[in-house]
Formats: sequence, C-alpha cells, structure tokens
Amino acid sequence: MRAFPLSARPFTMPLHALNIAIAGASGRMGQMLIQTILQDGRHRLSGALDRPGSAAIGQDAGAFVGTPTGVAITDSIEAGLAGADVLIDFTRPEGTLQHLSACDRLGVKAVIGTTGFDDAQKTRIADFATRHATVFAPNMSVGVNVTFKLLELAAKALSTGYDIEVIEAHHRHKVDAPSGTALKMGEILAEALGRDLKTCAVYERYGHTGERDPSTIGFSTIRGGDIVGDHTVLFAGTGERIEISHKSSSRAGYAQGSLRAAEFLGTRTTGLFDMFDVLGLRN
Ligand SMILES: NC(=O)C1=CN([C@@H]2O[C@H](COP(=O)(O)OP(=O)(O)OC[C@H]3O[C@@H](n4cnc5c(N)ncnc54)[C@H](OP(=O)(O)O)[C@@H]3O)[C@@H](O)[C@H]2O)C=CC1
Ligand SMILES: O=C(O)C1=N[C@H](C(=O)O)C[C@H](O)C1
Repeated sequence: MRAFPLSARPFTMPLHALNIAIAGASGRMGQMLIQTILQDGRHRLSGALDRPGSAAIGQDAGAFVGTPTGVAITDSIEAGLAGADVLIDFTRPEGTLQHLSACDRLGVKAVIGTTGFDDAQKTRIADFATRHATVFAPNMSVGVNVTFKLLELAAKALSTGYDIEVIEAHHRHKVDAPSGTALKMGEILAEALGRDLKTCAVYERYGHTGERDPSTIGFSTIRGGDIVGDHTVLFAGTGERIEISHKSSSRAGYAQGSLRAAEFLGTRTTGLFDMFDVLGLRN
C-alpha cells in the first residue's frame, strides 16, 4: 500500500455518522430502510417506531431482516426518537404529523417519504421545517427524480398539440391514489405548461365524458399484486406518441435515497427541501 506524507494524503470529507430513527419500522419501507442502514454501516439505528397495537411492538427492529440490532420497536414516540438526529418517516399522513410534533419538542430533523397529505397537512410540514431541517419528497429514488427533470423538458417542448396523461401502477396494498409521484409529475407538467393542476387535472372518466379537453392533464391509476411502482407520462400527438416511463422493481432505491436525504440534512438546521435539493437537480 502506498504511504502518503501527512500533507499529501487524499482528502475526503469525513461523513458524520447519524443517529437515525425509523417510523413505520415493520412496514414495507420501514424494513427496507432498516436493512439499508444495517448494510450501509455508516450510521446508527437509534430507534424504531410503530403504532400502538402493532404486533411488531417489542420485537428487535432487525428481526424482520434477520439481523439483531439491540433496538426494540416501540410505540412510545418519545422513546423511539430519543437520541436521534433524524427521523425517517414512511407511514401515513396522520402518523407523520404526530411524529413531527414530537420531533419539534425534541429537536429532531425529518425525512418524510409518506404520501397522501392534504394541503393543510402540507402546511404543517412546512411550518415544522421553519424550525427543523426537513426533506419531504413523494419519491426518493434517483431515477424518478431524473425522470421529473425529463418531464420538465418534454412538457416545454411539447406544449401544443399533445394530450398529456399520467399513468401509474402500484401494489394492491397502496391506500392513496393517484400516487404522490404521479401527482408531483402532474405539478411539474402543469408548471412547465403554465397551467394550474388544481383546475386542469382529470382524475376520473366514466360514461359520456365528451371529447377530451386539450388543456387537461389526465391521471389513470392501476392497483394490483406486488407492483412496486410504475409511472408513465404519455404525450399523445397526431401521428406519434412519446412515453416517458420509470419502473421500480425494488424498494432499495427509495431507501438509499432516504439515507442520502438524511445525510444532506446533517449540515442544515432549518428549511424545507426535496430530492432535487439533495441530488443537486434544482435549476
Ligand atoms: N417517498 C418515497 O420514495 C416512497 C413513499 N412511500 C410512501 O410511504 C408510505 C408507507 O408505505 P409502505 O411502507 O408501503 O406502507 P406500509 O403499510 O407497509 O407501512 C406503513 C407503516 O406505518 C405504520 N402506520 C400506519 N399508520 C400509522 C399511524 N397512524 N401512525 C404511525 N404509524 C402508522 C404501519 O403500521 P401498521 O402495519 O400497524 O398499520 C406500518 O408499519 C406510503 O405513504 C407510501 O406511499 C412508499 C415508498 C416510496
Ligand atoms: O406506496 C408505494 O409503494 C409508493 N408510494 C410512493 C408514491 O405514492 O408515489 C412512491 C412509490 O411510487 C411507491
């Protein structure tokens, strides 16, 4: 091995190890996050939360992935957050907001992957972020966020003569529709086209719908089996169609993106960020 004199050693910024608490620890994403933290090895799982009544309470957080951690899953939010630098939350909107109240009291930052928030709930997240740095994004995968950028470009270039439809498919257990990612795609498309998604979105079609209004953005939702997450935006013109698709075959990318988000928060004290900030994709 080559020895470097002190002054010539290659410099890499040491990454501060984080104490990370996971909410929804026995859920699909909770388990993937715990597995990712354990495999990655640079950070510490400091707490694992599930809601009261969950069969997981009291079990070792690593039991699901076959690696004991010494951290028991708790239904006490305060106990689960003790000593944490960052909470990573993939639960349900009402659970996330309960967790944020405790983060507020304890000074814990948050990475929020949960989807399905209404506007009032999003306002509460933005308020929390004025005191504690927060990453809030409906999709933590690098690939999906690059797809968002491609949509900005495509929507601007195809602003007239193309009907835009967002099509998403997820597993049978998903409870919100359209997916948070599909809605974010809709927002990106609408903004690029100078439209307001609140007035141009069409979420349902049935019966005598009349001809398609070209100023609308349509959404179609498929639920079935174990589909991890597929999103396609269709630009349907005359004589041609363009489709921009992303398909997830594993939840690993969501968990890895969440860890990057937690690391991004390490150096920040306040502010609301998304994965464009974390990945350096903001214009
Ligand atoms: N941003 C992103 O990249 C991604 C976002 N998601 C989103 O993350 C969320 C979770 O997805 P997924 O892991 O598949 O869901 P799961 O249902 O598998 O897991 C949710 C977990 O949260 C717990 N939970 C449910 N309600 C509450 C509550 N009110 N308070 C506290 N905990 C609660 C569940 O407990 P119990 O089992 O007892 O109900 C479970 O442990 C969804 O909103 C999904 O859309 C998912 C993947 C990627
Ligand atoms: O519930 C899921 O599974 C997923 N939810 C997110 C969403 O609603 O966009 C992200 C991903 O598609 C998986």
